[in-house]
Order: sequence, then C-alpha cells, then structure tokens
Amino acid sequence: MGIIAPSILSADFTRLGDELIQIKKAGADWIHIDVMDGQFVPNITYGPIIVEACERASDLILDVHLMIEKPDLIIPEFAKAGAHYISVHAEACTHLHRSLQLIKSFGVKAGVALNPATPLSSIEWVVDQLDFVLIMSVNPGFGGQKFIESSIEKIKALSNMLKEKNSTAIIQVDGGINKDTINKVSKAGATSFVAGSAIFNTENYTKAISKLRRNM
Ligand SMILES: O=C(CO)[C@@H](O)[C@H](O)COP(=O)(O)O
Ligand SMILES: [Fe+2]
Repeated sequence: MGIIAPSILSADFTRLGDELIQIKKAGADWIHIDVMDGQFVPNITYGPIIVEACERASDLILDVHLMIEKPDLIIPEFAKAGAHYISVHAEACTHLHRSLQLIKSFGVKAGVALNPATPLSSIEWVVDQLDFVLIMSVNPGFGGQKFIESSIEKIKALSNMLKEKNSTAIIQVDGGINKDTINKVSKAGATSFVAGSAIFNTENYTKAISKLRRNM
C-alpha cells in the first residue's frame, strides 16, 4: 500500500492544528513539510518551529523537504524539532554524502530530492546512504503546478537503478500529483506520494485521499 503525504503548503495556516487532525482522520500517512529559503527557490515558507508545532499537533510521520541552500547549518534544528524523514536537494549540497550522514546521525531517515532537470547520476555514489529518493515532478517552489510528464521515465529508471544496487530506498514523488497522475507514477515504481492542492484545495479530504488511493 502506498504512502499518502499531504503537503501542508496548501493548508489553511490560520487553523493548522485542525487541518492536521482532519488529514489524519481522512487517512493520511505522513505530513509533508516544504521548507523554502527564498534562495534555493523563489519562495519563503517556514522553519523548525512549524515542524515542532506539527509534532505537538499530530502523531503522523513528519516528512521535511528542505528546499534550502547550505542545509547542514540547520538540519540539527529540524531533527530536534521532531522530523522523522528529511530530504535535502542534491543541487544544494556541496558535500551530499556528509549531509546525509548528518541527518542519519540524529536517527532521522535521510533522502535526496532531485529537481526535474537533475540526472539520477547525482545520487549514484550515495545510494547506500539513502532511505528515500524524492523525484520532483514540478520545479520546486510552489504548490498547484502542472505535473511534468518526463518524471515517469525518471521514476522507472530510478526504480531499476535501486534494484540493481539492492537498495530498499522508498521512491517519493512530489508535484502535480492528483487522481489522474498518481496511477502513472505508481506504475513506474513510486510508493510515497506527496499531494498538496489535490487534497487541501477540496471540500472533503477523505474523498480526496480515497480517490488518490483508488487510482494508485
Ligand atoms: O515541494 C513542493 C513544491 O516545491 C511540493 O511539496 C508542493 O507543495 C506540492 O504541491 P502540489 O503540486 O501537490 O499542489
Ligand atoms: Fe515538497
């Protein structure tokens, strides 16, 4: 069974605690938290205090997607705030292996996120360090964007690469995931699905998550 990870980027922040309760009731598995610094991506969101607030408000797995430059400087704060999974962008890490080791040193699951234009070869030599790989199926920075079709081939190639290297890393896909796109990425090999607008921009979260699951 696939993992549904609603991205709170599209949640109503005036009532975040209630939103977290509602997505759990609706059947969510993880909470995806998009951290943006206004440098790596042209948008600014939130930092460790929001992760810590999510940790107090929900017992779901906290999946922190760091879209920031120099992540090593602040990974310890996100780990202490209660993150269970942390992904860093390959494009933002000069010493990717070191960043992954830093995440793991806190007992947190470590992942690498790849922009749509970044080749799989950028993670080839760190596969043994990976608990998950996040394939961006939109350019990072905003919710509600259109799914980029070439992500499907990329997920298939990643799935083959992980099998060849005997890796059990989870393949996560993020961006433009909805009832129409989830089937293609699921067939390609993804098992963790981030969805923001397809869940939070609807009236009924239970129905939205059920639709995603039915189409996996
Ligand atoms: O990391 C990002 C965007 O940079 C995502 O997690 C988005 O928040 C997904 O939003 P939708 O495309 O599902 O609306
Ligand atoms: Fe994300």
